[in-house]
Amino acid sequence: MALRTIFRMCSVVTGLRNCGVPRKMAAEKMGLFTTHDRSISSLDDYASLREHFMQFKGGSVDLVKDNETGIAVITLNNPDVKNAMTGKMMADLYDTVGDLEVWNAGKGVILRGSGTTFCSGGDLGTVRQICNQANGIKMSVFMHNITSRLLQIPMISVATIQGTALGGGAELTTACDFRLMTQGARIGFVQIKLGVLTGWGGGTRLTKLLGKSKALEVLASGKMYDSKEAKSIGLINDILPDDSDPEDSANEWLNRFCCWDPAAVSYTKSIVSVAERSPYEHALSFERECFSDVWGKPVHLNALNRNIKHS
Ligand SMILES: CCC(=O)SCCNC(=O)CCNC(=O)[C@H](O)C(C)(C)COP(=O)(O)OP(=O)(O)OC[C@H]1O[C@@H](n2cnc3c(N)ncnc32)[C@H](O)[C@@H]1OP(=O)(O)O
Repeated sequence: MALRTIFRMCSVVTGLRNCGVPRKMAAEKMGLFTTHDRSISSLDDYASLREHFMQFKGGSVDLVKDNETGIAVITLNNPDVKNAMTGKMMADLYDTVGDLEVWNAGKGVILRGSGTTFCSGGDLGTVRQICNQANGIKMSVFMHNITSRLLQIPMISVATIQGTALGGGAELTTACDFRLMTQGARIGFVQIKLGVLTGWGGGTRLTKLLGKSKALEVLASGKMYDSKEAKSIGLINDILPDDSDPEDSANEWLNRFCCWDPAAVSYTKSIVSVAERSPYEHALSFERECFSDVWGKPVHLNALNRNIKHS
């Protein structure tokens, strides 16, 4: 079995979901668990969490995969409440990430909201029903698993932000490699204004993205950023015209990266992903493994025979 397939099955990144290895042990080795997470004690607990959150109904997370382009679109779909995330949508997103992890043709992922907005965070209906510490921990553990796996998936991902990305919605954008924002859109990590914190891992990812000082400013102010300000602090990568179709723009954005051989694309993402969170020697060893799996293979030999000039 090709190394790449094994990586995908083991979720390169998480080693948590589809491997036969004890997932908790793997997760601890990777430093994914905090003290609180220790309440999660067996391999089946994510499945139990999925069942638990399924009961908080409303909305859906829809996945469309294009086997020809290798680009998938995830849509957060709860338009009556600005695509707020119900428990059921969290469970759907868990399933969606699992589906993508074993999609061999996959090269790119677009995360978007239905209609003209991105996501207004946690659905307040769900939030009211789980508003105690035990349930908060459950949600956090579940969403940490989902967002970490989404970020580390061996495909290049982009969130397209229209309308508003608020609270948990802003956190979800940090589970993608890139963020695009329409000119009139706004993004805000407003949790502090509600007396809560980033429960879906957005604080940690934002700090990796922006560095300590800027991340602290964004999180501790609870400020809403327009597209220009968001670009100036490095929170987003590009601004799209308001009249553009964000999905088309995201496809165009991804096509620059997803036009290459699927193995090269997914290994490139995995190399960067592992390098970001591993000691240097470990990352080099991983990079070597990936390299050895493509070197001298038909795609490489064909390219050599074409005598390509890089102008
Ligand atoms: C996990 C931690 C977190 O996510 S903390 C953040 C939680 N989210 C919030 O507090 C969102 C509060 N909502 C807002 O600020 C505004 O509704 C935003 C999203 C800016 C949209 O404003 P605007 O375009 O004027 O629409 P609107 O207020 O009329 O909203 C339409 C209907 O949607 C609802 N809605 C909105 N957000 C949520 C949400 N997170 N959960 C549940 N419902 C939500 C609004 O209440 C409104 O409903 P209705 O039409 O009044 O029945």
